[in-house]
Amino acid sequence: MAVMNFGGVNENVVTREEFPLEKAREILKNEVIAIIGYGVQGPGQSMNLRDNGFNVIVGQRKDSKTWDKAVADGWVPGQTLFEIEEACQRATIIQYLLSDAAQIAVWPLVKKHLTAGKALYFSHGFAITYKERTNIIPPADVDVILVAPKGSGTSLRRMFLQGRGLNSSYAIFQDATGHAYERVVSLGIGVGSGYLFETTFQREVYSDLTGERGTLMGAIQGIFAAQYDVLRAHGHTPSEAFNETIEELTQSLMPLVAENGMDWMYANCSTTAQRGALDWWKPFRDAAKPVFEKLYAEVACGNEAQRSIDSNSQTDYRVKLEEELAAMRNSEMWQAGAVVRKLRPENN
Ligand SMILES: NC(=O)C1=CN([C@@H]2O[C@H](COP(=O)(O)OP(=O)(O)OC[C@H]3O[C@@H](n4cnc5c(N)ncnc54)[C@H](O)[C@@H]3O)[C@@H](O)[C@H]2O)C=CC1
Ligand SMILES: CC(=O)[C@](C)(O)C(=O)O
Ligand SMILES: [Mg+2]
Ligand SMILES: [Mg+2]
Repeated sequence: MAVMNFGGVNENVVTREEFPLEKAREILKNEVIAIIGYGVQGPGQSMNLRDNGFNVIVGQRKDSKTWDKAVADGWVPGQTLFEIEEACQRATIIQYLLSDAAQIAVWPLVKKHLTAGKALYFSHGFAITYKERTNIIPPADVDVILVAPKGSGTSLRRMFLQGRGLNSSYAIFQDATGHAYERVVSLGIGVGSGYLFETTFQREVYSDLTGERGTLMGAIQGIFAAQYDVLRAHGHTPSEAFNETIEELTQSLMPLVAENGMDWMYANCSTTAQRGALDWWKPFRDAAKPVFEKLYAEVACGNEAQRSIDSNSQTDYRVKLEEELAAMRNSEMWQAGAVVRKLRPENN
């Protein structure tokens, strides 16, 4: 583990250089890793582990679309693909990658197979941090560890295939065997993390829920919609409003931010833009901050977790989510976006 200085604050990180894949393979050579659930993280993590040379099996409900997807991805029923219970029984490491709500329903079955010395792995601090609400309380004689890729399982797989790596955080909640650290870091490297930074289950879930409701997903859609609506209300056309709100951001400016930071993006824009943006980012911060404070409080008191458990435990939760996504897709802003995307020369 290396100590690195992040803008003046020292943190523990694990890199591939100091913890190479061969070392991870050696540490886990006698382990059977079962990926439970084949939704978004399941495919990414299981296929990366398999391609990296680990012993990995998948546990998934039969007669489901995702069982068929697992077969299509090369998992063989009876050899590397099993019903959830059989996979848990065969595993020494159980990677619990059902949706957070489904983890609650399936827990009694998983718990039955958590015998002494096994490891229980999560990609979210949710189940453990909100244990009063989830009732997920692991036995004392198993390791309880976390590797949380900081991005979609789809990106985890894509970046692996491109020879890149998505960063993950890691945490240890319970070290029953004395080997939790080497297990968690080996798994983190195995699933294709670029590097791993240290956290706790609680800090992971609080920051994750804040981030996805905030700048990563919720706030960004909100701020896009606000600017788009104002431009439209003042007579700008949909294509102009969409280009000036989103297309320029994703295609031109965000790649510059990703490459070298915000000041670099600013520096590559006009001095007119720089003057205005350097003035206006502060009122936007001040307007948004109370909303972020409220959001964090809702996360920390468990209200956000409860809301997600309640709605995603309904039998028709997928249909309802899809209805809301369709409403977003069918809004004028994103319909304009669909046309703008088609007009990208590379899409012709
Ligand atoms: N989606 C993502 O990319 C990310 C997810 N995570 C975390 O990883 C974990 C897995 O998340 P996702 O891959 O998004 O899950 P998901 O929502 O895609 O579901 C995973 C699997 O759960 C199965 N499932 C759902 N309800 C079930 C039930 N009642 N019984 C049995 N199986 C059931 C589905 O068939 C699916 O195969 C969660 O803890 C999530 O917070 C962390 C980082 C990113
Ligand atoms: C992709 C990711 O890390 C999220 C947004 O936190 C999630 O899917 O839960
Ligand atoms: Mg996340
Ligand atoms: Mg999340």
